[in-house]
Amino acid sequence: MSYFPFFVEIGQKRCLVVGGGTVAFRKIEKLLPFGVEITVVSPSFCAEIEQTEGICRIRKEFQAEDVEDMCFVIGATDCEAVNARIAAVCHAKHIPVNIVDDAEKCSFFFPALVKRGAFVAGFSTGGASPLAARFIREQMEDAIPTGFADVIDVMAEVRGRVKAAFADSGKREQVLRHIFRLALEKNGNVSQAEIEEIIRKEGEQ
Ligand SMILES: C[C@@]1(CC(=O)O)C2=NC(=C\c3[nH]c(c(CCC(=O)O)c3CC(=O)O)Cc3[nH]c(c(CC(=O)O)c3CCC(=O)O)/C=C3\N/C(=C\2)[C@@H](CCC(=O)O)[C@]3(C)CC(=O)O)/[C@H]1CCC(=O)O
Ligand SMILES: NC(=O)c1ccc[n+]([C@@H]2O[C@H](COP(=O)([O-])OP(=O)(O)OC[C@H]3O[C@@H](n4cnc5c(N)ncnc54)[C@H](O)[C@@H]3O)[C@@H](O)[C@H]2O)c1
Repeated sequence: MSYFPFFVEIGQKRCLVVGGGTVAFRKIEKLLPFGVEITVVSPSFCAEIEQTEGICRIRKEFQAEDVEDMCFVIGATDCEAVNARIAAVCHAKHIPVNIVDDAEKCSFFFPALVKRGAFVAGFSTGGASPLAARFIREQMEDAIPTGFADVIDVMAEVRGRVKAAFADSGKREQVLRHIFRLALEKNGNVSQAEIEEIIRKEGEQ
């Protein structure tokens, strides 16, 4: 079964992670760059979670009321029964839930993730083989051009200007392609003067 990759805004949303082990940490590490507010509930925490700044740690066993006001929940304990209970509580309340020891109880999966600034790619096998998803992610890490986060920043910055300067959509695309090629060549180190020059020359053609 394949799953659709919605790209969802989770900044400032509340997320509950149940369990304080290494798998929980791997999920937390993935989420933090996206600005989510994380609460971890567990009787014990691994050293990495203990040392992670900007998350809320609550040292106790999971209780159903912990999911109140949570936007999504991750069940990452080593106890199948506890994970099953987390899934049941969340399904009953229509809260999206990820259960790390049981793909069938998940309403969403974590992808193998590549992030370069605003550019994000996620790879999934629909739970068939996380190992295979990781393999492809590792290949893609190497395939992404150096400075790609800066390239994306350049494009974000010029997009509005190009839209305002060129009424014709075909021409706009041509100008954006031109700037993109230059930004890629220069690993994102493009000056305002170089951009102005492209816009001016394209405007004359
Ligand atoms: C992609 C990645 C993202 C991440 O974790 O953030 C991820 N698992 C990763 C690694 C990994 N996980 C496991 C191994 C051992 C080898 C193997 O089993 O293949 C390895 C390999 C390794 O460690 O490198 C074991 C495992 N995983 C799950 C189960 C339970 C089950 O299948 O029911 C078990 C058995 C546990 C046991 O035996 O006790 C379940 C899930 N793991 C998923 C995601 C979701 C489906 C993703 C998809 O395929 O679409 C899903 C369904 C739920 C979820 O966790 O979201 C991350 C790679 C990140 C990267 O390197 O980029
Ligand atoms: N999805 C994945 O990618 C993936 C990968 C490998 C393993 N796993 C599975 O993930 C699970 C967790 O693995 P781990 O290595 O992090 O285990 P771990 O033993 O390091 O951590 C488990 C944590 O759960 C906590 N816990 C136990 N009972 C609890 C309760 N009632 N309430 C709150 N917290 C509780 C423990 O205190 C501990 O902090 C295992 O079941 C493993 O099979 C999933």
